[in-house]
Amino acid sequence: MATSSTDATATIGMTGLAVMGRNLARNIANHGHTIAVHNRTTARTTALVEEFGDEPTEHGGAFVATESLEEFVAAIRRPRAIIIMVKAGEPTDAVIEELVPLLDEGDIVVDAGNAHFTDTLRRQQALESQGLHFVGMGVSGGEEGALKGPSIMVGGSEHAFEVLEPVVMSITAQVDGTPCAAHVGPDGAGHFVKMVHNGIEYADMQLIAESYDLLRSVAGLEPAEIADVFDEWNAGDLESFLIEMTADVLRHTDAATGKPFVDVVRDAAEQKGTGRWTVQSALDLGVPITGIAEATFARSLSGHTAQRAAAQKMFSTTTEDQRVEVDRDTFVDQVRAALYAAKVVAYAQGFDQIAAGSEEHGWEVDLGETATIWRGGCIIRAQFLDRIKEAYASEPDLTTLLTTPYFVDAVKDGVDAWREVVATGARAGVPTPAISSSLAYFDGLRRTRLPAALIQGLRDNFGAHTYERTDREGTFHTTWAGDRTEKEM
Ligand SMILES: NC(=O)C1=CN([C@@H]2O[C@H](COP(=O)(O)OP(=O)(O)OC[C@H]3O[C@@H](n4cnc5c(N)ncnc54)[C@H](OP(=O)(O)O)[C@@H]3O)[C@@H](O)[C@H]2O)C=CC1
Ligand SMILES: O=C(CO)[C@H](O)[C@H](O)COP(=O)(O)O
Repeated sequence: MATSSTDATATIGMTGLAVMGRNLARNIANHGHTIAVHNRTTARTTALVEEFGDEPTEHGGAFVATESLEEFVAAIRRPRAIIIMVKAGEPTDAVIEELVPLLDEGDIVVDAGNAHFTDTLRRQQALESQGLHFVGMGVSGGEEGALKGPSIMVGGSEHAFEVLEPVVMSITAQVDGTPCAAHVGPDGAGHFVKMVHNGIEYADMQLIAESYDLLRSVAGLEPAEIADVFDEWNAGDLESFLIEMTADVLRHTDAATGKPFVDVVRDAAEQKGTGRWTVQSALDLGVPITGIAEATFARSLSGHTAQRAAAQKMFSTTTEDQRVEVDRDTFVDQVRAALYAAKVVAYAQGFDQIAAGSEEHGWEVDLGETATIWRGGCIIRAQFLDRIKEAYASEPDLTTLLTTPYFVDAVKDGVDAWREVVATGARAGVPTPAISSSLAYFDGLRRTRLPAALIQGLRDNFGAHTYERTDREGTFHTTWAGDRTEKEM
């Protein structure tokens, strides 16, 4: 077995060996590194080494299995680099609290879980004051990505990144010879970028789910037929991990009932928090990420069982109610165009949020590099990210992705279909919150005049909140309750 005694032989350590930690540890060991492994419940450590202990030896790596945190820390060469891969939130704080007294000045603690970036800022300050380095490292790719090559978003000091770089670059995914990992910025930058990645993941999945619902409910396609449609889409501009996986899930049959798998799963989507955090942060930053927000609220709505049951009783619909006379092939193509255009909007909004967060915190996140490292390894990996990478390469200070030539053409080509799909969904009573809110966002951006002028008038009327004029500088108030003269404030 590729284990050794607990002298300081390991170049790195991993505590937290559940789904992600165990595969990330295997990935590290399989790339020739000796890694000390630890888990609160020792059974996970034992299982990892029993099952995969021989795997790293082929590559020159090894696991050093440890039971206690003391033993774990002692097994790692100084200055130590320790990755924590446990449940986000209080469990991460609990591990840090136990770990820190065992460490020495200059050691590097890496939180690779899905931490909230404000927790990362807090932890970084606390550990720095104790002479330790703290790195918030976003990792995406799920169970398989962790093993075969995830996308990695590192936030921390230059020094900490330099120490971690050989391991990080050896285990990450590669696209066209370019690693899907980068030092995205200091302190909370890595977890912020990972949070927005997950927000986009929510939007991507909601857009896919709405497209499936339209094809099934409006056009009457069966899940296996929709799987074929997604396979076709995956051969074009929409090529991505999630589109490919959608075909796989839709084609799957439940062994117990013989029904399509998608028909036996309870229709309430869960969430661990990263989508909600993305929306909360966007509200604080004032960035309209409508696609991500609608996707997050759609998950909440799906779980509101009591309200859904009450509404179903009062306003019931039948399968027939939702059928609209459409030409099947035309509709499939319209839904594809709507999905693509709405996806462009969701990504444009996500990148806007990263730009705003980076500005707010002084992180200097490189948006082109962000697109580059999301091209492989992560859940939102997609051919389309090449276009985003190119857009930022030709114009690093781009105001919005929507105005780059490639996306302008895509949106112009698809906009009629997009409107038709939203209108058809509305007529049929099939909800399309993400597809339709993206269209509203697009229309909102391109309008010369928005009704926001009326809102300003109302605010000034009821609360003397003042307004600006289109024809001259200054701040004004109309004496609505008096003689209606206008005063310059
Ligand atoms: N699953 C995924 O696809 C992805 C997950 N992530 C993030 O990676 C991290 C790990 O995720 P995942 O592998 O799914 O595992 P979980 O989020 O389910 O966490 C389980 C791990 O946390 C440990 N743990 C929980 N509470 C404590 C505690 N108080 N003290 C010490 N250890 C504790 C568990 O130890 P024990 O065995 O003793 O219970 C176990 O090792 C999370 O932050 C998650 O958000 C990131 C990307 C993708
Ligand atoms: O981080 C991830 C991938 O990058 C996880 O898959 C993500 O946390 C899943 O989130 P949720 O449970 O909220 O759908």
